[in-house]
Amino acid sequence: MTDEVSSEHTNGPGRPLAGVGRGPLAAGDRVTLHDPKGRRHSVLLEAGRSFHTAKGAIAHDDLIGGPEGVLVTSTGGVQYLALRPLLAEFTVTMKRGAAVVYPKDAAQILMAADIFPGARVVEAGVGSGALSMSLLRAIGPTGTLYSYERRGDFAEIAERNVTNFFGVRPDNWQVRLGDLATDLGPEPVDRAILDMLAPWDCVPAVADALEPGGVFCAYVATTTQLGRIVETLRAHTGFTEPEATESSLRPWHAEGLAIRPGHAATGHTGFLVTARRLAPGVTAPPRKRRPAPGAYGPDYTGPRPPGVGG
Ligand SMILES: C[S@@+](CC[C@H](N)C(=O)[O-])C[C@H]1O[C@@H](n2cnc3c(N)ncnc32)[C@H](O)[C@@H]1O
Repeated sequence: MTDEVSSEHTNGPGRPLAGVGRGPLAAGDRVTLHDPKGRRHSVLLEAGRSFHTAKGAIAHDDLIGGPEGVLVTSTGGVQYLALRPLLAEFTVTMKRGAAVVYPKDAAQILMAADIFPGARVVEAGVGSGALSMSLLRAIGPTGTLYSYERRGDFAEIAERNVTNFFGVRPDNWQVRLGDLATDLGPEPVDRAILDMLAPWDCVPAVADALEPGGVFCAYVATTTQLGRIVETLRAHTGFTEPEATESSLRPWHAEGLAIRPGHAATGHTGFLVTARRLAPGVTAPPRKRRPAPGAYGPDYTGPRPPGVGG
């Protein structure tokens, strides 16, 4: 029998994908076969089936019952390294509806928004479910994730991806169709993560849901979005002074004396804006504004570079 060759992780009915498996490989586990040229093939293991390539076939039974990290040889004599996919690998190869949060930013979000086991977290939009997977892992079985999405087709893709990754649909994950700005439920939350075009529209609703001390975190792609969400949080006055960051990841090549930055540059992905919710009735203290160099407003009395009039 033939198994389909695909970089997309799909899952047939009754064939759960154990994306977080450990121990010997079993039927129902997803493995990635890495060929000598660095190409990756995603295979769902099933007893009696084979994976076919132009370089011959690999019987799933050669992998089932054995450890990960082994080399299997196709009937055409090509060796493949078999490993279960990591979450980072899964999220960048799974089927997408909307653009996903990349692993480097997902990792940053978990720390910046202080996602902890047992946390009640709201996110929007759910998109393809990439960030949902990281959040679900971090909150663990005692936390709750409320994921809002305006588009039914994207919510369905996210449902499928998350279920494929975990092997079951997490029962502490609530996907809600609707607009976060108007449809946010009554449950109080500890953390709110917004990945959408216009997060500023949702600030009043999220402020109502966030517990005092809770963390607001927006992931935005452009500087204009960054400016607008920061100003909206300030104008609300129920949050601490927003902090904005960007993170970049630089792979390195290390071989012999050739130890240098890798050629595969990672371009810009997005900015994170975080702020803490203040207690009811408390407003953010006025900021002592020190205009950045170049920002000489009418009330600026500080030093000026030569040639800049006042
Ligand atoms: C960039 S995608 C999110 C990707 C997702 N974080 C992931 O990692 O797969 C943005 C999503 O937000 C949804 N969206 C935009 N505004 C929204 C709102 N106000 N309420 C709910 N969903 C919204 C869009 O339909 C889109 O699917």
